[in-house]
Amino acid sequence: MDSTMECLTDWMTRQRWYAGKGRVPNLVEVTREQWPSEDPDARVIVFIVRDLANNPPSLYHVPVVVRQTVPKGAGPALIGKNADGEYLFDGAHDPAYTTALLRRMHVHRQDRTARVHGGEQSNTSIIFDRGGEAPVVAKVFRLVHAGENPDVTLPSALTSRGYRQVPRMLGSVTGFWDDPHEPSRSFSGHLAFAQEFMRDVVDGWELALERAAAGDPFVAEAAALGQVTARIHQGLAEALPVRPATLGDIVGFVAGWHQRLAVASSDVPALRALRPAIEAVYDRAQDAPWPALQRVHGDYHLGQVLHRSGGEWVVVDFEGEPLRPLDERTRVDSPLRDVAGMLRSFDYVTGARLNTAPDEDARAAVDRAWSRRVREAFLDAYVAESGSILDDYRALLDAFELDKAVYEAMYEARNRPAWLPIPMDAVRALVAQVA
Ligand SMILES: Nc1ncnc2c1ncn2[C@@H]1O[C@H](COP(=O)(O)OP(=O)(O)O)[C@@H](O)[C@H]1O
Ligand SMILES: O=P(O)(O)O[C@H]1O[C@H](CO)[C@@H](O[C@H]2O[C@H](CO)[C@@H](O)[C@H](O)[C@H]2O)[C@H](O)[C@H]1O
Repeated sequence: MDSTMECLTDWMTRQRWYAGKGRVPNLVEVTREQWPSEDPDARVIVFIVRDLANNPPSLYHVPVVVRQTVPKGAGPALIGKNADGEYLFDGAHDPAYTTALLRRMHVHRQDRTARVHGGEQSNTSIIFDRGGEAPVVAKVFRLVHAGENPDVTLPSALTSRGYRQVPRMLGSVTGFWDDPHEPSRSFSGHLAFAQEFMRDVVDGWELALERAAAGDPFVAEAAALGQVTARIHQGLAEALPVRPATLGDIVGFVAGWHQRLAVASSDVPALRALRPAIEAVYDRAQDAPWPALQRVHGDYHLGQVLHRSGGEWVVVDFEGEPLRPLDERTRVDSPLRDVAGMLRSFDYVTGARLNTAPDEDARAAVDRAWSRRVREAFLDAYVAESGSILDDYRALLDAFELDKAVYEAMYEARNRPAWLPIPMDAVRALVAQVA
């Protein structure tokens, strides 16, 4: 293995965005591109590497800055030293790369200060700030897929039509590579994008938890969110393909729910006994009316919506559920998937409060009807704005909610077992309500 890949191997295992947790990467270089650098002491090299430790192998995007010396204060960004004695730095933390990145996207504000977004993230976001000017955020994708990344195409489509319910898109970078297994084809995919960084925002999950704890009904915010959700769906339907759901589509969706349930039931024993009742809800939805299919957000929950100090909501992170294959996430889908996702998120607020209550008195004090009222406000506003008759699609919405709760049970069992009761209670309530 060449010395650059050796350096990256050790360093990648320690990165939050490395998806092969617990495994040692087995890296091969797929492509490298040298970008113009304004710093004469630095070379900016953008690598795409394949991790053979994953099955199927995954592609990672790794921008690196190469220097002869270690600049003062740059130690924490050091990846390692190559066989030529040169130092490799994590591009996201090096001004030579961050400047080149903005230039590449034609965002000519190179004299801004750049800092890496501190939150838990599966990609790397870099925030560019300067005095009173509107800040910019560049999101550097880490896992790379051939084809469009919906996190670029969907907000770009909305921005180009003047929709202000997403941060304004400013530009993107595409990478190109070959695959030795398919020598007759070449591939391309999004590597990064830049958009307006929203200041003075709080994410919907934090806000809802805080408001619920304070006894605030949150119905005005939920109604505003229902309206924004309908506008986003409207915008995506205007800009991108829409078509009626065919019998083949419907059978495909239902098969997908059954498949996800089968996987979840092997992870979560408590789901097994409920499986026949859940399947009955899915089968009922197969014969129910279906609204037209269109592009949707795909992973819609309170953590994906930002509340501005003026009261408006903006929607971020259109990548869809990262565990689903990209080709599924770039197809037309049902807007009810997003509606159901947000309904589950309202239920999570009450669930999280009950789950973290220190004793029985605190549990008894939780207002269990909070989520129901918020849910109604959201749905009423969604219907009013979209004109969609959700009552006609009740059976389908139940099935999408149930599918999301089943997914959540699997997600919680794997990641936060103490939270498993939240989706499990929802699964029981949903099957009981339908029975
Ligand atoms: N344009 C933006 N303005 C302000 N904050 C943002 C913006 N985009 C994302 N964020 C914040 O950064 C967090 C992580 O972004 P996200 O797109 O969800 O990254 P990832 O897909 O890597 O997890 C979001 O939850 C949100 O709080
Ligand atoms: O934000 P991600 O795309 O990584 O989504 C994953 O993690 C979410 C948790 O952060 C998880 O969401 C679940 O918990 C949320 C509260 O923490 C709640 O608001 C969501 O409704 C609930 O689904 C999401 O399912 C998972 O894919």
